[in-house]
Amino acid sequence: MTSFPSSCREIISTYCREVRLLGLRLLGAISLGLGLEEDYIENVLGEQEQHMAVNDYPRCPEPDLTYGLPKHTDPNALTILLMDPHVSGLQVLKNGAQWIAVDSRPNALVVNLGDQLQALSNGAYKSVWHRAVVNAARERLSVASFLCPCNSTVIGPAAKLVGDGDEPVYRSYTYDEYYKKFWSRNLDQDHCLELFTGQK
Ligand SMILES: O=C(O)CCC(=O)C(=O)O
Ligand SMILES: [Fe+2]
Repeated sequence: MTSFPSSCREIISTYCREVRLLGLRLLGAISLGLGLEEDYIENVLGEQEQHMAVNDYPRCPEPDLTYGLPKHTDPNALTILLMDPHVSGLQVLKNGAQWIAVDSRPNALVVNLGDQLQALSNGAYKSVWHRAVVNAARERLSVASFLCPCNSTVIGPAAKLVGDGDEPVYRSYTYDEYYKKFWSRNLDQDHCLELFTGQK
């Protein structure tokens, strides 16, 4: 950031701060929606990290032969995507079978639930499979802000969401363990959380 012009630095830090506040509000609403205390998820995630990726997808002469980003879920808790207002490219998988284009809309953000919310909610919320396609005519940009648990945080299904006498769908693990496993595999392999079910 230090090499950016100061006006740009200011805009980016304001954006990061605001996106974080929005993310925390959303986590509060998701907690309440699950019947948990409003600050439940925020407390579990601990001192959250925030990462930003600026994705630049150049024009591609043969877009049918490749992806900008292959199919994946996000390993973190919540992702807030600022989309290119002029060029679409994000697709989400519906019912495991159909890719749906998410067209960009002015002044709209896209929010993706990541793997950690699927685990914390004991599978009630699903982390969405998504991918980015490219096109021959226009370059595309997207800015992804990832809210991540801190590395040492222990993640596991909220006890309140596991039925009496039931086993939790996922075992507990540290985010560090999950993150390392996630990046040791190909993005488009089976859902990484499958490796954390039951006592596996
Ligand atoms: O470019 C997009 O629309 C998607 C980006 C994305 O999925 C990611 O950075 O994880
Ligand atoms: Fe993603």
